[in-house]
Amino acid sequence: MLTLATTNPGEPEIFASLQGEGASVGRPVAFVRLSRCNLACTWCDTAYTWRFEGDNRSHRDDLVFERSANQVTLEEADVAARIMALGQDRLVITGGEPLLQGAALARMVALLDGMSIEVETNGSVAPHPALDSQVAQYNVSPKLAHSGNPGELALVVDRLAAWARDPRAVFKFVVAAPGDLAEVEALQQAHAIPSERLYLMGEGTDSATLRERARWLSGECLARGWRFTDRLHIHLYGDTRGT
Ligand SMILES: Nc1nc2[nH]cc(C(=O)O)c2c(=O)[nH]1
Ligand code: SF4
Ligand SMILES: [Mg+2]
Repeated sequence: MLTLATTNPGEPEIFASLQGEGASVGRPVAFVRLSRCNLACTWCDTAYTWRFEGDNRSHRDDLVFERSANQVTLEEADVAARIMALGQDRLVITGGEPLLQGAALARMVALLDGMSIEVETNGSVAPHPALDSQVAQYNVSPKLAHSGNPGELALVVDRLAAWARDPRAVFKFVVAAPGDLAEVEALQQAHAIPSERLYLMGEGTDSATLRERARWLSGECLARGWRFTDRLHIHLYGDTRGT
């Protein structure tokens, strides 16, 4: 069984869209969004995957989501059939933190015919081996201090080193202010992250914020040999579920 996020109560968040972030931006893909996260970023744009009644970890919107309306649990075969019905040749698995459900994901992915697999992860959880062998690309987004998570939860040293050694892992650091960059530099140095696999992305859930941050982030990327990624889906659709 897999616990997914919903677009509307009872409707799993499985949809086709263009990949909006990172190394595959612009590619038509299917998405599946899993519920639950082991972290709690104060600016999380998918708090409906984790901030349920009784979870008091802070979030800037202070919204509390009703669990029954925002989670749906389905059989692996049902999830796979809904994904294949979208007719895409690549699947992006996101969340929440999808690697928390690695064993069930491995069973689901094994049912997909001829699709390549991309996983969005916060980088703090090891992939289940049965899933790992089926993944083409990891988009690893380690959470910096401005996310509000305790460093020992968000930045797991051995895990980051393992991602850095894995050529399938592309790092995507969410940045809000120039002061966040010293932390990215320290992580790159500590784990020998190759610059061609290091992207900066502005934190923001509206076009105006992303544009403002893109202006200075682009210069910082140029100066350091790092890459930049926008959030295409925010410009196209705004901050909405199922896009
Ligand atoms: N179009 C689109 N691209 C995305 N790339 C990463 C996403 C995510 O929420 O993890 C995402 C998303 O939600 N939509
Ligand atoms: S790791 Fe991702 S899903 Fe989890 S709280 Fe942070 S931004 Fe949200
Ligand atoms: Mg998102």
